[in-house]
Amino acid sequence: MPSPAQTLIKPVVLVGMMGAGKTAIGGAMARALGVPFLDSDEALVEAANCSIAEIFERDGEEFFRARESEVIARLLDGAPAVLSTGGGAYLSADNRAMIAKRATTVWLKADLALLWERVRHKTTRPLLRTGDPYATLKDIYEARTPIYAKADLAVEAHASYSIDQMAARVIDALAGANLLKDKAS
Ligand SMILES: Nc1ncnc2c1ncn2[C@@H]1O[C@H](COP(=O)(O)OP(=O)(O)O)[C@@H](O)[C@H]1O
Ligand SMILES: O=C(O)C1=C[C@@H](OP(=O)(O)O)[C@@H](O)[C@H](O)C1
Ligand SMILES: [Mg+2]
Repeated sequence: MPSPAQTLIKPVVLVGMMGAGKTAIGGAMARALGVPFLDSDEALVEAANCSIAEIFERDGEEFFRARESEVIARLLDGAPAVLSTGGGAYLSADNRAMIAKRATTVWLKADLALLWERVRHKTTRPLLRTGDPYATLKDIYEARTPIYAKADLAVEAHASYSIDQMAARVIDALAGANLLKDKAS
């Protein structure tokens, strides 16, 4: 995608369901804006030297959530960047308060059918390792939707939008909310 003449005035945190595209779109946004791309899952995997699924299996979800909060706090400490969170990070009121102090939050809002299409063939998401992963995804989707709605901005994802088109839509939403500045300044 073309690089806009503008960049971030403060960090942007992408939130939303697994499969919404936080990791993929966050990377494309960061490239376009000329800022670092950070991903809390990737940082956790690097620190633990094992996969998210292995952390869940070995240490449990509670341990994962505690490390996830620490990592997000650390990653928000630097210069403005795009930070993609794991889908469960925004559920914690403490995390929401910490993020709200430092960043703008954008909810990547995808419908259940699109999410299912994206995650159904992947085995990397431990929460979906159940007897009926579609029913689990639906339950999580319904429980979390009102919480994601607390984000500052929401951008709808559709199957027809490419990763770069979605990145451009999020950047447009940030520009519309006066959250960008000229790259030169
Ligand atoms: N238009 C699109 N927007 C976002 N992700 C897409 C798109 N098309 C395909 N994908 C793929 O969907 C999958 C889910 O995206 P991912 O970035 O891992 O989501 P999340 O981090 O929100 O769980 C990835 O494999 C990504 O490459
Ligand atoms: O929704 C969740 O609770 C989770 C989402 C995953 O990240 P993505 O949303 O990037 O898939 C990962 O953090 C972990 O499997 C838990
Ligand atoms: Mg991700």
